Amino acid sequence: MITIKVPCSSANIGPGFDVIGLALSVWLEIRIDVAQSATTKAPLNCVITYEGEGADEVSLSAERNLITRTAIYVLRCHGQRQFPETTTIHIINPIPLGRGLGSSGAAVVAGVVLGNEVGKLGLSKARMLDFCLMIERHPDNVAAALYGGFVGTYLNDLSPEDTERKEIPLSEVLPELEAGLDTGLEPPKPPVGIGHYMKFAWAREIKAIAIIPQFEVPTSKARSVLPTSYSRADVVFNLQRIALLPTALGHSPPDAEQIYLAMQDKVHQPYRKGLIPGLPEILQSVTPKSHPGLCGICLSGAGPTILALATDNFEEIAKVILDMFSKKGIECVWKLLEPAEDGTTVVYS
Ligand SMILES: Nc1ncnc2c1ncn2[C@@H]1O[C@H](COP(=O)(O)OP(=O)(O)O)[C@@H](O)[C@H]1O
Ligand SMILES: N[C@@H](CCOP(=O)(O)O)C(=O)O
Repeated sequence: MITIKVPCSSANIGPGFDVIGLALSVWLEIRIDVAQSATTKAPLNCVITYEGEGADEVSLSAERNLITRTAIYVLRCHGQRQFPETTTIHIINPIPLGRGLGSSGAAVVAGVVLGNEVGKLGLSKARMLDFCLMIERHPDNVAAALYGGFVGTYLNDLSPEDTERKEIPLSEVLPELEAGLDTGLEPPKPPVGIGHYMKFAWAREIKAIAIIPQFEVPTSKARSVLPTSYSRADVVFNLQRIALLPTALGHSPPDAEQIYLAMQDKVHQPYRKGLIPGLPEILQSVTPKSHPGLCGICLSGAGPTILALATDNFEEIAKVILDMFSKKGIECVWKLLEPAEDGTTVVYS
């Protein structure tokens, strides 16, 4: 059996929209067995079972499930049309869907690593990142999930021809999968070196409180409310803070006031407030002064989860935010998480 574990992630951390990612200690796990089966042939030779978050909404069809679809994309780029016969995949997913904790990023990373494993492709992590970026277009979640820890990411300036290749959405990368067909065509391969990452230090005292509202905000919707251009003042505001953020969060002992300031943002959070009742009040009223132990607070990814970074008083801080959401009629759960330094792991047993 092969077991692949991929951590969830919190993207942006305030000013680092589409740049910064933090892998956290909740893991998507997939268990894979490949064995000749006497039963009827499964589509794409793959049988999926699933437990955990999203069990009532995630497709168990290999042509539609994001994990297996991504794996098929990787396999077809290497001349393999389907999974080896018969591949059974059991998915255990504790990452809530559509909450800003990188469930889709983790699923995409799991799919790329799955394709690499069952196809015995021997891809490097850097090449796997290229495949991930063909599917999830912002690098912050997938780089954190693949490499682990607290990362800064960027996309390369590509040639016009490669830019065009990169911009093909997954539905067009594998159109035949939607219809359950196999045209025999090779999908477009990713350009080499689309994206890169760099790992930052993380002060060991800082933990992440995730307050997770019980409703979903699809990332695509949260991206559609963002403007296409920004004022110079807002861009400079974020640049000034993002220049400080990695150093502030890596410094031990942490300076809460500095971190709080370095986590302010004018590029995505203000525009997403319409999707998340109570967001501006929560971000403004929970500060290191009002709540000792707090270092900084932001929307996790595209939301609606709130990420509070703190060194102490975790329960009290969580409770204040739960109460503020509750006043808006929103129920939440909260988790105390730590950076997942190892990123994606593969174990053979
Ligand atoms: N474990 C999984 N298996 C299959 N599909 C998944 C899984 N996790 C997430 N997805 C897909 O990703 C979607 C959520 O993605 P997105 O809106 O980007 O939210 P998130 O912030 O959780 O990444 C789900 O609706 C589902 O289609
Ligand atoms: N930078 C992206 C991150 C989306 O993260 P997710 O966990 O909400 O999918 C964005 O802010 O749109």
